Amino acid sequence: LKVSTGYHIVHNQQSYPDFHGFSYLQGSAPYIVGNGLPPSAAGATSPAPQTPFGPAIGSPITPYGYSFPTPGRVACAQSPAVCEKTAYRTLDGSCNHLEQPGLGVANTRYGRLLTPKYADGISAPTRSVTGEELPSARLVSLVAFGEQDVPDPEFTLHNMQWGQIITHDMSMQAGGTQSKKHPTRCCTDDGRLIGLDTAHKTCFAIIVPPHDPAYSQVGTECLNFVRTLTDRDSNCQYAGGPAEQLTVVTSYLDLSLVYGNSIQQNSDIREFQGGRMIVEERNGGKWLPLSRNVTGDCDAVDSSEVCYRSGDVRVNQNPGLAILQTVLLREHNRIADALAALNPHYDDRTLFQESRKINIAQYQQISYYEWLPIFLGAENMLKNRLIYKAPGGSYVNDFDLNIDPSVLNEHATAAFRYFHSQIEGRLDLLSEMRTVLGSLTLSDWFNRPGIIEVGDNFDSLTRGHATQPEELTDINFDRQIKHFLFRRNMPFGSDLRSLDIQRNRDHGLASYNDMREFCGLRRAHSWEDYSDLISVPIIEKLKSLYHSHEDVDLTVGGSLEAHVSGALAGPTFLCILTEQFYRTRVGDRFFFENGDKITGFTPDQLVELRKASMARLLCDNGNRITSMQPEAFRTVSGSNPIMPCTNIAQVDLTKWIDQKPYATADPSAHYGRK
Ligand code: HEM
Ligand SMILES: [Ca+2]
Repeated sequence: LKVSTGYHIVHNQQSYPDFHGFSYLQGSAPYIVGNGLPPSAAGATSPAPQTPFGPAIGSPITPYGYSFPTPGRVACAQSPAVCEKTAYRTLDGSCNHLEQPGLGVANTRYGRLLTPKYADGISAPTRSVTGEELPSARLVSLVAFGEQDVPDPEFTLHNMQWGQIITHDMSMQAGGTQSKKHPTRCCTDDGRLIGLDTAHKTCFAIIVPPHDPAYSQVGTECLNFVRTLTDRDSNCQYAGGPAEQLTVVTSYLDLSLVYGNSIQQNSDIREFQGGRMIVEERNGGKWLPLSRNVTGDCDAVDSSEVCYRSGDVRVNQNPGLAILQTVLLREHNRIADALAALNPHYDDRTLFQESRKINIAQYQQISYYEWLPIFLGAENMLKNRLIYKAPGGSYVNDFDLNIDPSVLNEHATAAFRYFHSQIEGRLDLLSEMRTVLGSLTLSDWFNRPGIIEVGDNFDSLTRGHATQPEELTDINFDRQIKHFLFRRNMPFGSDLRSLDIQRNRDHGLASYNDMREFCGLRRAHSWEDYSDLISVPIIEKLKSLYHSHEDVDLTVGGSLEAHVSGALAGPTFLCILTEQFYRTRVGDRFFFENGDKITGFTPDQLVELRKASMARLLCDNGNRITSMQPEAFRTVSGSNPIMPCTNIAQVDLTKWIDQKPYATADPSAHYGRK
């Protein structure tokens, strides 16, 4: 592969080496004050829209010279050909982009920054530049990554857990089950490889090396791995060129995991009364409705076990996730009930859509202003125009038709998965006084969410996640996910780090070295050149694994870099994450800060929405949680003390008293199309 010189990379490496004040963009961010006008009229200083790193829609050439078909045109989704400008988001994400209605829609292709590196140029998993096989993903997981338990001094388990919520909102690789035993078997039940001639064509099993510290004890030689479906497997998506994987959910941060990704999915979880979503009363509380296929969706002992149905099939995967899904669902109904009291003349549809809109807005506020700065660094976000300082009641009108909001394959398959490092295998149960009542072992409760309904567990686990530190974001991945993932009563399970590495090769992601160069860092010409970001002992380990320094998988190299100060990732992953979250905001016409007259909020409402916090969300939606620290993603400290919930700022919903001219709008407008 050769880098095309025609590609313009915005960034330089001058500010890089000492890790201080690392910035990707020259110049300062234009602060856009709101008056409902487009950015040019609102005083934005940059003439041409430019993402932090990547090409905008319509840029014909990627760095490697392959021209991508316009995503909107190849989308299989049933997006209308012509969109109407309506007040609310559609459920499948269509018509967010009015000119390319298929952008960001469920069941379309991932975006990609760099041309794929398939072994055959089309779809075969990546191989070494020497033509040989890459080292076993399990071997790389064992040799390059650790499994030490190092608690993070600053951030709580909710910080990790919110990340999984964001992940599930943004993407889900097609064709897999992610947590349930996959119906396609690439290994025999006793862990032997099924021969290539008999295995299903989507198999890409992970070969366990001899003397594996865990698996050799039970004779497991093979970890199941099924390839992600691509546009080439789809009748309506393929437009030629190398394979691109498909993602099942809307790429927008639109709480699709709560509301579903289609009208059909949504109707199955909506009450159709009072604007509410379905909740079921059990064990003295209000819970997500039950799955209709308990033994299929969960690792349930029998069909009487609790197993949930929600907007996202992954809801049951682990207890912390099921808790936050429940919190976000209850928040919807809390808002709907309040709006119904404030506006008795509203019908179900208006209540539903208005509550959904507020729920999403609060969630975007928390995600961009409270959560993301922890990962990306507040300064980096400000410099790259991901957020603005003290916006008060003003709009941020920089929505840009040239920005593709699709989730990047490099983001979902490599960079964002680095935060699997934050997962903790022991989940503490805490009383209101924050004394430890007990704890759960993660691998006992994969796909068995019913545990959160037992006794006071919902509140105790919620407090636990708000108090207990997450694992340090580093090269260590907890034993519970490194040897025991989805183990279902077996002595061992799978290894999430191995899956991440194998998935990188399945998706043919560009190499670590290519991505460094794309991000404006120095391209390495020898192993030693990696020492600017990766420690020498780790480079030695990589040398023992890979044939060439050009072979290092993006997932691996990016996870081994020293972090940029103030952020939770090294420069290469930070570049991908920054690019992604810029696109996710600026490419979303419905982003809550947008001052559009039809889709936006009033300045008064915006002031309220900006008071939303994780702490308040947990206070409002527990069973009996009465105290919380104001910054729930951060551990309790002198400056972040536990306080009564009543002291934590609340979004005042009286600002929504019948201020909308569209309260009695045409009902068909609610799904955004006629
Ligand atoms: C207990 C917590 C978690 C578990 C058990 C878990 C497990 C998994 C599994 C099994 C997959 C699919 C692996 C594959 O077959 O390729 C996956 C994908 C992924 N995970 Fe996690 N995860 C957890 C938390 C997180 C967190 C905290 C983040 C980020 C902050 C994250 C980010 C991702 C991403 C981006 C993907 C790919 C999504 C896609 O399909 O596009 N996960 N995770
Ligand atoms: Ca979504």
